[in-house]
Amino acid sequence: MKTSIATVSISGEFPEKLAAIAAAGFDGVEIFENDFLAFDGSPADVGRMVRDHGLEITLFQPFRDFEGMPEPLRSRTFDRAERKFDIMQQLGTDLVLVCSNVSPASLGGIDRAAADFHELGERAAKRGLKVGYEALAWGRHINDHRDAWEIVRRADHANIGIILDSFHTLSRKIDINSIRSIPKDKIFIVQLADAPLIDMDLLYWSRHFRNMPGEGDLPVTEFTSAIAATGYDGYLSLEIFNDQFRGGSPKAIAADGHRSLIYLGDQVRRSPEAATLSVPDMPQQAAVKGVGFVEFSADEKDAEDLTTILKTLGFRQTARHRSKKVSLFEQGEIRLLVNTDEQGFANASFAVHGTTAYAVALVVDDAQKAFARAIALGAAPFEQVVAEGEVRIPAIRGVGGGLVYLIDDKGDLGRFADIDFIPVTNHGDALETTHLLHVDHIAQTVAYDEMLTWLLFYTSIFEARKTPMVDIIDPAGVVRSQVVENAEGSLRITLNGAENRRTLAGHFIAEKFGSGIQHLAFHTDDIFATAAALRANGFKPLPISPNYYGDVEARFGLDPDLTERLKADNILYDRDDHGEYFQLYSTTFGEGFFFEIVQRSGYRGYGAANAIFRIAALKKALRPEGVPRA
Ligand SMILES: O=C(O)c1ccc(O)c(O)c1
Ligand SMILES: [Mg+2]
Repeated sequence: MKTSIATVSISGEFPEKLAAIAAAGFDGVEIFENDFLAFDGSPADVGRMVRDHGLEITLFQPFRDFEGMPEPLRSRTFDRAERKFDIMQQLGTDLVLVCSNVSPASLGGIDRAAADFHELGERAAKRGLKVGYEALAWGRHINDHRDAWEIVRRADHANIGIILDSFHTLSRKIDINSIRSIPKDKIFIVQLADAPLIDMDLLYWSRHFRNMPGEGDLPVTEFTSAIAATGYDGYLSLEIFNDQFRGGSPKAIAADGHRSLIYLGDQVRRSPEAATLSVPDMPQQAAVKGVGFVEFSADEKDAEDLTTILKTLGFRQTARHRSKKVSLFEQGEIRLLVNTDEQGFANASFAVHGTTAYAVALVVDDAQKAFARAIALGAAPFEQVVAEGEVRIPAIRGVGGGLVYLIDDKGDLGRFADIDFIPVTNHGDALETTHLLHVDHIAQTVAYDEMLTWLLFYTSIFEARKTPMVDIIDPAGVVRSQVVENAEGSLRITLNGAENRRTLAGHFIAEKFGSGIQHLAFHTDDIFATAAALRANGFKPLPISPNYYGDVEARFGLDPDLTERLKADNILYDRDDHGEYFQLYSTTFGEGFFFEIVQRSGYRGYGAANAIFRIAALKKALRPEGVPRA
């Protein structure tokens, strides 16, 4: 499998695009005519630049409104084609993409189009060039790859083939089995794009909302498997028209694109019919069994405040690190580390972001395999020196430059806490347990335009799916929320995308100089017992507006006694077809970090309907005068 991407997919000036595409590891690039026209080098210069980056030009595109034209337009399109052939030869590429005609002047008829392509094939052959025909989903006469294939078949010319583009086929829900019978030599190249399912005009959807395979909702893996079933093992080329990507970071978008293709190739390789696809071998997606620990970086002063909160939450310090200033707090299966060491990555993170939960350890089946997969998918490895005799835990860089540690229950990794830590036996100042059992979810706040990056990061490395996006209404704007979770519920990461800095999420990013974990939710089996213990411990819950309770009682037809108990303990309530959900929040710590305690009995969501109430309350608690207006 060779990877390519169209220049139109990436933002920036032409040289910047090429540099980003090469750095991300692509083998080839489709030259979009407009990118080339806007650049003032000659076609030969462009060809040289591309090759200097170690890239191959996979094709030149698009050539529009060619087939089925009546005279005198027909002669003119052939003249136009000859001009494009000149450019292609100077660029140094042998393939041009002809997309199906959208002109009102064009005439229908499979045979007429086939005859035009036959003649174009003759002209291309004279120059050693090839022509690929692609059915646009909105083509005037041809808008289905099955018809495009029939035209190519009847054109019956070695230099004429078909170009399949996942968007055009999948957006119109065309049966992908029709691809399997196309001879692989007649598939000149395959273009790939995903897209979120949105009900809109096909052209508008295609030109503005395409995204990387795996980032949207289309069955791109099945499409690619059908291609692989033909024996095709040529270029898979991304062609992504996306408004957000056009304004994004060229490097980040190119890296996401490359990751999406490697991930796709790996999934396709695992389908039995697609054995021909040559894809680098890597371990399968890592099954996550739970959260091993969450680590905070802090200075001494913040660590003291944080420790106080942890104690009122019922955690007790069970150990301290052998060689670093790190304390381990535990309750149920939950492990929290507070790192105040003046050296190492935690300290560097503190210097930039202040006190944050900068690292998460995920417990997987096999940490070394999970690490190998992450690296194969382009994740950045993290390493720092560990003292003699201490455990080296594999880690990669995650959201906001933080860390994702990978641990399993094998060997030293499974015993790292016993090896690296010394037990603390004196719990004289420990408060009452609050019956917290495990981490329910980890909420990460990112800039809105980073959301797809992190969704792809998690879903490609780990066995997890993404839920549909929901809007969280903040009094100062909308925050988009999407969840990465596995079927067992042992991995739940909510990603909140902030569009402006006046929202609670946006404020957090602005004040912390970047994305990160904004809250941790712990699970209890008995929210009222937890609330009572928290009260006894002097924990400060987030005060919820009394108006909320009248509404929730009416909405769900709650027993007034239950409503009273909820109100007394500032507990929020939600319900779905599968069960009930209780939520209780802390006030904010620092610039907007907080804890949540949930009881979920079958319930599948995250309390999105309650978000507006708790965000309003959190903002009030954050600063008496509210979050400053930016
Ligand atoms: O939107 C378009 O016009 C367009 C052009 C060329 C393509 O390959 C394509 O998929 C779409
Ligand atoms: Mg296309």
